Formats: sequence, structure tokens, C-alpha cells
Amino acid sequence: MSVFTPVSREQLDAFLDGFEVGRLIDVQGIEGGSENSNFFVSCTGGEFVLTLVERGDPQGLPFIVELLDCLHRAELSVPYAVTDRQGVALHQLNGKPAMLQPRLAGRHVERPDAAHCEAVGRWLAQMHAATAASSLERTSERGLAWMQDQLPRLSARQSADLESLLQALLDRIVAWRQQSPDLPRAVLHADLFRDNVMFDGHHLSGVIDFYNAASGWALYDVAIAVNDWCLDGAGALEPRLTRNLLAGYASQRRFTPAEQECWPDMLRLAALRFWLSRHIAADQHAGQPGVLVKDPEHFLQLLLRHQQVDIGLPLAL
Ligand SMILES: Nc1ncnc2c1ncn2[C@@H]1O[C@H](COP(=O)(O)OP(=O)(O)OP(=O)(O)O)[C@@H](O)[C@H]1O
Ligand SMILES: N[C@@H](CCO)C(=O)O
Repeated sequence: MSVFTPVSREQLDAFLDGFEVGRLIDVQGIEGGSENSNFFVSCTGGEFVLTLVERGDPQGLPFIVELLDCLHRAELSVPYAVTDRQGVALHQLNGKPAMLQPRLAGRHVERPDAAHCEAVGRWLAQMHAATAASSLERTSERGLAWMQDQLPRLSARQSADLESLLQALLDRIVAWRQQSPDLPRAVLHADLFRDNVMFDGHHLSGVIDFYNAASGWALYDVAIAVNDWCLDGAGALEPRLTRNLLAGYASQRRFTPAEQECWPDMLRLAALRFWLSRHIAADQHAGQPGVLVKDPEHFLQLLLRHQQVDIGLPLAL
């Protein structure tokens, strides 16, 4: 299971003493997840999730705490960090940054239908709107500069043709970004996969895992979500699911003509980003039994499929 840093009952008892959550009843390591150590924590005062953050720059964590607080105030159901008796949200436990969050209701949906996709698109636009008036700003640790850094090493394992196709894609987007395209920006979730969203029936009951959240193109966030939510059994974009997710987003904010133009490249860029991060994770955890390693190849195949994209953004809604 993906608990990288174990926590003993004694350590947890001492940690929880600082909070108004009552007495510890039970703790279970969570098997899902591949980046952080997570635990379901049952207390007499409620149900919580404890996260020990394993990856990334700890300097970015206050941003995440503030972002979750902002979304919670906007009445979006998110795992905001519960503060202790001293009002502190961000802690250290077993040498790792630690946060206690409310446990959200609902379950992950493995096979979404059109209504799930519509709800995800709408939620994403609501998140972008909720942060628009804030001063929240963070540079992604896995943005274009990181991709430029990682791609040559990882694509060298591929055929020469594929290596140059991937490099050409990234070069095109980097060059295009330098012309400062007029694309709407937002604070992005940047990892809105099925395993980060909870549903109760068709009611979207919560979104988790904001550790990749950063400032960026709003459309990139939409592309990340479409790449995971809107595929058919063969791994290709499913038109109805895709249209519904896009329509859900567009019901809150219209896409612009500039966004329409770069949509296919945005889908490819989003696939490239997760191909890279999955490769890095697979290398890092090679030979470690019990660590959830996600298949990088899936995103390479998706990227190649995205060489032809025939679904446009709904501009007229
Ligand atoms: N606040 C919460 N409420 C309910 N369940 C939660 C909560 N936080 C985490 N979980 C459960 O724990 C699992 C792992 O959490 P999370 O996705 O944050 O871990 P991760 O290691 O960052 O995963 P990922 O592979 O997506 O990066 C989730 O899939 C979910 O089932
Ligand atoms: N959602 C990511 C893992 C966390 O960033 C993936 O499926 O590769």
C-alpha cells in the first residue's frame, strides 16, 4: 500500500491531543494514492484524513492551505486543513509536513457517465471562479520549464521519430507561450483525475489532492480532466463524455476563440505532462513492492491519439 511514512498509534495520539477532535478510535493507512502517505483517522469528534506530504517543496504548502480555505469559504467541498487549538493548520509529524482534514463523503467513480462529466466540468469552472478574486499565485513545479528539463532524458528511451515528435510538440508550445497568448488564467487543480473526485450518486460530493495546484492556463486544467474522465474503453476521447465535460465548464464561463484554437495542443500537453511524471515515479519506485505505480505508456498512447482531435470547444453556449 502507498503509505511511505508509517505513524504509530502513540505518535498519532500525541499529535491529535493538539486538536479539538476528541479521542482516537481507529487509524487505517490508505492504499490508493501514489504520492503522499494518507490515513483514515476516526475520532470521537469526527472522521478525518491525515496526510503526510512526501513530495514537492514544503514552501508551497501554505499556498495549498490558503487555497483550500478559499474554496471552503466558497462552499466547494474540499479537504481544508483543520486548525489545532492554537489555530495552526500546517504541522510536522514523523519528519514530514502533516495536515488533518475532514473526511469527505462519497466514492470515486471509475466509469463516469455524461452527467458525472458535466458535474466535473462545472466544478472546475467554479473552482477557477472562486479563486479569481484572490491574490493566490503559485508557479507549478511541473510546468513547461520542468517538462523541458525532463523530456530529453525520458524521450531518449523512445524511437528517434517519437523523440522528435515529442520535442517538436513541446518546442511549439514553449514558442507559442513566449508570444504571451491571450488565454484566461486561473488557479488550477492540475490533477483532476477520477481518483481525486468523490461522487454520491451524481452529486459531486468532494474534490481532493490539491498538491499540484498552481497558477496557469484555465484550459490546461480542462484538458487534464478531459484526458482522464472522457475516454472510451479503448482509450480514445469519447465524444459524448467530452462534450458534456466541456459544456459543464462552459455553463459557468464561455471558452474564448483563442482557447478553441489551441485546444488540441492543450490536450497533448496535458498528456505529455503525465507521461513524464509517471515515468519519473515508475523509476523512483521501481522494485518497491506495494507502491502504486501508474502506467506511463497510457499517456503516450493518448498523446499519439490526440494527434487528431476533432472535438472543438463549445463557444456559443
Ligand atoms: N479528505 C478525504 N476524504 C475522503 N477520502 C480521502 C480524503 N483524502 C484522501 N482520501 C482517500 O485517499 C486516497 C489517496 O488520497 P490522495 O489522492 O490525496 O493521495 P495521493 O498519494 O496524493 O494520490 P495521487 O496518486 O492522486 O497523487 C484517495 O483516493 C481517497 O480515496
Ligand atoms: N493523477 C496522477 C498522479 C498524481 O499526480 C496520475 O494519474 O499520473
